[in-house]
Amino acid sequence: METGQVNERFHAEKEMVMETLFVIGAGTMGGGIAQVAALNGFTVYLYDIKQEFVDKGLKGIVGAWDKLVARGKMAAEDRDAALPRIIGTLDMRDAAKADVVIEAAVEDLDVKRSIFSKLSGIVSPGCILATNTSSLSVTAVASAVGRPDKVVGLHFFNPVPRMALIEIIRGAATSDETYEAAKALSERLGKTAVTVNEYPGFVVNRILIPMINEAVFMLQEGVASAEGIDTAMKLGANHPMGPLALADLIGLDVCLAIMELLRDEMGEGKYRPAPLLRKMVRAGKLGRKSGEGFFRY
Ligand SMILES: CC(=O)CC(=O)SCCNC(=O)CCNC(=O)[C@H](O)C(C)(C)COP(=O)(O)OP(=O)(O)OC[C@H]1O[C@@H](n2cnc3c(N)ncnc32)[C@H](O)[C@@H]1OP(=O)(O)O
Ligand SMILES: NC(=O)C1=CN([C@@H]2O[C@H](COP(=O)(O)OP(=O)(O)OC[C@H]3O[C@@H](n4cnc5c(N)ncnc54)[C@H](O)[C@@H]3O)[C@@H](O)[C@H]2O)C=CC1
Repeated sequence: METGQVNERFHAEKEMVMETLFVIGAGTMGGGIAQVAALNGFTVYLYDIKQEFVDKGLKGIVGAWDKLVARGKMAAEDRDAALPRIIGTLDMRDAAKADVVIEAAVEDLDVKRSIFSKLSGIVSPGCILATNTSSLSVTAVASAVGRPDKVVGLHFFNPVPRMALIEIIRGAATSDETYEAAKALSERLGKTAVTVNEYPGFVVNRILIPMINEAVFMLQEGVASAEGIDTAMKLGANHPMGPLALADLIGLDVCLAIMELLRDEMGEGKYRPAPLLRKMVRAGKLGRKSGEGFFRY
């Protein structure tokens, strides 16, 4: 065998095999990530803590695909081929079968660290551990596992099937191999990856969420109505959605968590969450996922 062939084979063998994903959290983002992964040929375990949450996530995927097929935006055979690749589960031990775990549970560092600590004792030695956190320190999440070199931030955008970006965030211990695997996975999922150094809010959320927070302050101050603020930004800045409708799509609880992280980690009052945002979250008005936020759904 020629040297070149040997190198090629070695390189091919070095390329990490990625066929099975384990997605933690069957909510807004976990459901979207599972959709994109299954459509790109991956087997996807979709895990949550209650059967009703798993069922809701699976139902959301079928509903989104049925709508797209009805609109002629997806071939029925693509839907029918992808659906069996998504397996709902309540058993975290299924993560032992995964090449990559993508965590998309609640934006709470303690919850994420506890999940990663449990995963540590389950996953195979080569498994990549990715967190879809909006803003939390990947280094802090990674410090919960024995192999922090395998942990990376893989930050998708909402709605996942429609947004091209993935922010790849390296924690202090993320290895080059893990980073390269994250990049290869992003490409396999048809996304464009931007590499971000770990800093509060990364890139998009450091800019976008304070803008949304400012819109909430304006609503609170009576500058304009919710419809007025959103119409102004759609027509005046050509945004595809107004900031308050976008907050409803993201989840007001997620927006608040990001603002609190920015305030605490940047240490500047300019990131303080609007009191109205906190009041809405306390009232359970979380946006689309609760049926009501700044608008009703
Ligand atoms: C918080 C974080 O950590 C990071 C983040 O994600 S920040 C948020 C980033 N995302 C954005 O900024 C999204 C901005 N909005 C858009 O790009 C567009 O409005 C959109 C892609 C969501 C929809 O595009 P569109 O072609 O104009 O609309 P259309 O395809 O007709 O869909 C319209 C509806 O479906 C929703 N939608 C579209 N595709 C969807 C999908 N695949 N899954 C779920 N909802 C979807 C839209 O929100 C909208 O809802 P309503 O019909 O109830 O109004
Ligand atoms: N909503 C958005 O626009 C975006 C959110 N994110 C991030 O993705 C993560 C998930 O956000 P969403 O999907 O919006 O939240 P969500 O509230 O829609 O879903 C979170 C899911 O996590 C589950 N969960 C809670 N505790 C858990 C645990 N211990 N183990 C496993 N699952 C658990 C919940 O049951 C729920 O189904 C958060 O870290 C968020 O910051 C990232 C990009 C965009």
